This record gives sequence, structure tokens and C-alpha cells, in this order.
Amino acid sequence: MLWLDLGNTRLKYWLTDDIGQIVDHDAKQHLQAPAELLMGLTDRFERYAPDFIGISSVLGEALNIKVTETLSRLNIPFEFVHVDAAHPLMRSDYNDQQLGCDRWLQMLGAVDKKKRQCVIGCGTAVTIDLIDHATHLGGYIFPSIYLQRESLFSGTKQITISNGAFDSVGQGMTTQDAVHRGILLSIVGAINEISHRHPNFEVIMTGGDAAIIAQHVNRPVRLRDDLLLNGLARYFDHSKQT
Ligand SMILES: Nc1ncnc2c1ncn2[C@@H]1O[C@H](COP(=O)(O)OP(=O)(O)OP(=O)(O)O)[C@@H](O)[C@H]1O
Ligand SMILES: CC(C)(CO)[C@@H](O)C(=O)NCCC(=O)O
Ligand SMILES: [K+]
Repeated sequence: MLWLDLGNTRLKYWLTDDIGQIVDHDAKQHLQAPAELLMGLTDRFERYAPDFIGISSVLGEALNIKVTETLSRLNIPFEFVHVDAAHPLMRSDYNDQQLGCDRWLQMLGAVDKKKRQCVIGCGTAVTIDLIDHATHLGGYIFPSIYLQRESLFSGTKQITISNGAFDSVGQGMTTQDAVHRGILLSIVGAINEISHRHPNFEVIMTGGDAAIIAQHVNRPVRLRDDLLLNGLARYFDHSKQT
């Protein structure tokens, strides 16, 4: 199988064998040209001769059409995930026309009907979602630490910070520190507040920035890097059976 995650910043792919083991995986910036990037990867994909391609995309109709055109040339069946708010593994009252499928798949990959869970995705946006015994209760969306820094940079004259490390939530004494620490605190503080309001929820974090953020969260955090892939496998396994 070939699994694709078309995110706002990066395209990720996983090639898995018959027993679900990952045989190849990569993540690449697509610079809003995912179809062109996929074209360059087709040789690699064809070498493994996957029998199916499952796709998560949050890129919108126009780019999805281009991706469809590119994938059609491979002569391998493929399918885009559609959010199903009444999925047997997890129901949701969130507006299913709006819920991002990466966000939904991360939850589907994590959901456990015996638990209360808080699933946090740390990509281009940070998403925080609450799930109570396999019912999605809704959530929050924040700009990532990098998007927040870019917005300060572009919206002010005196803040010219465009790089540096996000490594502390203590107050800063320089612009550099105040910016990085303020931004990191906005996300860490929100997570701490949400987990304070929902004390019995297991906190699960995934995505490129999860480790940076998790360090400062004052609750035990389970870091997982397989949630979206697991969600894709669960989604297509179920759709094959029905
Ligand atoms: N402006 C930036 N400068 C440096 N690194 C960035 C910037 N924007 C994003 N990143 C990196 O991108 C990664 C984002 O995490 P992740 O891989 O989960 O999401 P993504 O692939 O970028 O987002 P999406 O899935 O929405 O495309 C992080 O590792 C972060 O360090
Ligand atoms: C929130 C992001 C950007 C996270 O990648 C994506 O899931 C998305 O575009 N969602 C649509 C908005 C929503 O989930 O309500
Ligand atoms: K947008």
C-alpha cells in the first residue's frame, strides 16, 4: 500500500508491505505544488508496485484535482479520505463539511473507546481535540509557533525576528526571547489550561513540533508519530469491509 498525507507544508508518504510494516517513508516540502512533487516520486512508488493508494489531503479542491491527474497515470487504484462523522470507531458532532481530514484521521488513529483522550496535532496549525469514549467533543485550532512568528514579523516594524529557538516559556528580556517564549507559552499555556479543565483525559501529541511543545506541558504526554498513518489504515480497512 501507498499512503499519502498532503498537508499545508509537507507531503508525507509511507509504503507498507502486506503485513503493514513500513518499507519506505519520507516527508518533503511541496511549496504548493504537490502534484509536481508526486510526479518526481512516481519511479520510487512504482518500484514497490503498491496495489492501493490511500490519501489524506487538506489542500482543497483545485490541488486535489491536480494530484488526481498525476496519480491516474500510475494505474493503481486510489482514494481520498472523506470525513465520516458517524464512523463506527468515533462519532463527532463537529461540522463534518469543515473538519480537516488530517485532524480527523489523527483522532481515528488514536481513538480508544475505553478512554478519554486529548489529541494534539503539531503541524502547520496546532489542533487540540477532545474525545470522550470515542465521541469527539470538538476542539481548537492555533497557528503553529512558526506561523505565529511570521505574523509578528510581517505585522510589526520593530520585530525583525525570523529565526531562533523555541526553548523556554520564562519571561524574556530581549525581543528575541520575548517573541519565542511568548509564542511557545501561547500553545503550552493553552494545553495546560485545557488539560486542567479535562483532568481525566490522556494527552497524546503528534506532528513535527510535538517534542518541542511537550517538554513544557505540565502533564504526562504520550508522543506518537504514527497516528495519521494508523488512522488511514483503520479508515481503509473499514471501507474495504463495507
Ligand atoms: N517557518 C518554519 N521554519 C522552520 N521550520 C518550520 C517552519 N514551518 C514549519 N516548520 C517545521 O515543519 C514541521 C511541522 O510539523 P509537521 O511535519 O507535523 O507538519 P507539516 O508537515 O509542516 O505540516 P502539515 O502536515 O500541515 O503540512 C515542524 O517540524 C517544524 O519544525
Ligand atoms: C487545521 C488544519 C490546517 C491542520 O492541518 C487542517 O486540519 C484544516 O485545514 N482543517 C480545516 C478546518 C477544521 O478542521 O475545522
Ligand atoms: K486558508
